[in-house]
Amino acid sequence: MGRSGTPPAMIEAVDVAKSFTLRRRAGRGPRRVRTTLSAVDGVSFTVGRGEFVGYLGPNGAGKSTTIKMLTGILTPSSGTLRVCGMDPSRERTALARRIGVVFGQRTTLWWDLPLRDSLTLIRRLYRVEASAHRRRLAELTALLELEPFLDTPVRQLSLGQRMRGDLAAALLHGPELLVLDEPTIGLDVVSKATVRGFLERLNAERGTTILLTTHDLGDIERLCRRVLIVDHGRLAFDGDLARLRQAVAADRMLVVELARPGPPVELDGIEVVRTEGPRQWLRLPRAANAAAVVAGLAERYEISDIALREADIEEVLAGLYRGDHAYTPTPP
Ligand SMILES: Nc1ncnc2c1ncn2[C@@H]1O[C@H](COP(=O)(O)OP(=O)(O)OP(=O)(O)O)[C@@H](O)[C@H]1O
Repeated sequence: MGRSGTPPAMIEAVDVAKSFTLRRRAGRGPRRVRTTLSAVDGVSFTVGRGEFVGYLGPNGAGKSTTIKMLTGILTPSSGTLRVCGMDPSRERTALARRIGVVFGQRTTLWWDLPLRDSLTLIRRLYRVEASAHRRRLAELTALLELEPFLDTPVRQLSLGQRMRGDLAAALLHGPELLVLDEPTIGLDVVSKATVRGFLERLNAERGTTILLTTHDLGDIERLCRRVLIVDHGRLAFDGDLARLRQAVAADRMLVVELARPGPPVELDGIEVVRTEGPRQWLRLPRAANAAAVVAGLAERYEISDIALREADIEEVLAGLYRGDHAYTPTPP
């Protein structure tokens, strides 16, 4: 507990930056010039105990670099970072006992060993007491349905099985914080559902704090109560999905079914983005009054059906990443 009686934050990032020095050949000669690439450019956020947070952003935004700093693999160029109250790069070993990390593109398991043996080695690495290990392994085996392939060498596992194995490996020592870098990448729909269901339960029943990077919209909608969006190394948004829709002032879509097919309808302030027989899709700016637009249409056209649709999260993020929307960055 902190002095005020509130539990300390699991993650506290204040103005964290990371830049890389690149050496490039200047012209044809042997001379090389040094340039600096700012991968993370002054990011501040706090994640409290028990939260489930999505860390999103377009390719190259700085997500993996942030995760590497949170887990102590990289040291920030400036700013301060505390994870479980520790400085990750200075106290990397002590921190490793408190957190679990899964990189979807890489495995921490031993390629040639059966999954069971990898998990036993991990127990020794983390010095988990034998009875606690047995209990957790049984629990994770049941929740992640590992039993059918516990004795299979890791190299023979499917991607979905390997990911479940990696999750078990990251959780065997009972970490308070789980950091995941694209945990559902490449998984089929059934495996994704298993992994998502598991993460949901881990967070809800165990209270494990989870920070997840993903490009998968299903992960975001199903799991993340709060999203942080980074763009060009800076935090562009911090809040829940409903607020994100509002913040980007995403346009709404009016789907109009005319009595018969015809040319695109015409009305001030709206744009027909698609037609399909008698059906037309109209982009409605958020500021527009939907009732007035519907009344205006009904006056001029014979309409048999009409539906108003909020932009889905895919459209919202695509617009945000492309820079279409004027959104207000959330102050730290
Ligand atoms: N070790 C490194 N040396 C030099 N540049 C790096 C290094 N690691 C990352 N970068 C650069 O830093 C920027 C941010 O990369 P990062 O991998 O953090 O992005 P990301 O948001 O995780 O992207 P993606 O969604 O594609 O995984 C990119 O321009 C990348 O090329």
